[in-house]
Amino acid sequence: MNATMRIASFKLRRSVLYCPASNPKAMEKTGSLNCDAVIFDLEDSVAPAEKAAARERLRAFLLSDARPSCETVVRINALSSEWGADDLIAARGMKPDAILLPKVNGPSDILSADEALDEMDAPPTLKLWAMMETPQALINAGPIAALGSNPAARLDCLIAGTNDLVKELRASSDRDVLRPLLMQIVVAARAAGIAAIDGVANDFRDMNVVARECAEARAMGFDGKTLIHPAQVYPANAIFAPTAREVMEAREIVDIFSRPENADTNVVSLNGRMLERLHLEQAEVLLAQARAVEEAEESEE
Ligand SMILES: CC(C)(COP(=O)(O)OP(=O)(O)OC[C@H]1O[C@@H](n2cnc3c(N)ncnc32)[C@H](O)[C@@H]1OP(=O)(O)O)[C@@H](O)C(=O)NCCC(=O)NCCSC(=O)C[C@H](O)C(=O)O
Ligand SMILES: [Mg+2]
Repeated sequence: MNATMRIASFKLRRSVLYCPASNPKAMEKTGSLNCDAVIFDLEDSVAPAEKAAARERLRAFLLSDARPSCETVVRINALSSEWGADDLIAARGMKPDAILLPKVNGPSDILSADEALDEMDAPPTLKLWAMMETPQALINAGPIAALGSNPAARLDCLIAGTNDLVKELRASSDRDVLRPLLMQIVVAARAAGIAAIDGVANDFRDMNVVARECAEARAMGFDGKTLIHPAQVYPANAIFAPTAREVMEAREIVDIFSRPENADTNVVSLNGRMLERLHLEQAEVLLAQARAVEEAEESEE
């Protein structure tokens, strides 16, 4: 996907907050938060005995005026579980922007959900997101992400599930250990032109942890971070937004390439730095992000 297409389909996903569908108070709270997306969870944050009630509560909530205005995602239970098929039918009726599939192992998990949604006459605008949280998903990251490479496809976003990955791999949750796996998710998502969101910071009272992980995730190429607590929204929004300096530099790059004398030039020099047209594309993407942040901030006022 080229830069122009990326700009056209660009969506802000700096802060993607999980909210358990078993917690009515937290669900109500999502309407007042400035996160870019909320994932209402029917999976791991909901105990088995509460699954059916949580599904009904979520349906009523998302069809009410209390529904948040940001991008809204429903995480269902795995289709192979006893709740998955009912969750998918119910989620389609909740009119979310996307349905998040947990414990994806390979392309067939996405294709099954896609076919089931087609059979339910779900609109093509109803997207699928995939949790990347099993060793098989990491092995199959390229083929999974490739299902989203056509912009009309349902698959739109990969989410790192670092808690499950650590469990499955019997690894340490140290970011040094996770980094190569996280990069694998970014590489797969970027190869297909879809979004990639980092996993959660479990230490939700320590803002230094979430800020450090957001900075690292942004440097790796992630679009944003999944969050578990409202207090994590502000640092994620701030850190995944382009800085004033980055915006200024991007404007300088756009400006230098727009000069008549550079119309047929592929390489220019600016402040002692070589710039190619690929830097112009990067600058245009960054300016699109900055505009999206500005618009989001205006709508918060
Ligand atoms: C972690 C929590 C259990 C902490 O809850 P609590 O002790 O109640 O927090 P606070 O008292 O500080 O809450 C302050 C107010 O904020 C609301 N709140 C809290 N969390 C959320 C939320 N996630 N969304 C919306 N609102 C929230 C409280 O209701 C308070 O409201 P008020 O009193 O009106 O001011 C809790 O934060 C929580 O449950 N977090 C989400 C947990 C979750 O969803 N886990 C599953 C997703 S993570 C995952 O599965 C990762 C992945 O799959 C992997 O494998 O890695
Ligand atoms: Mg998980």
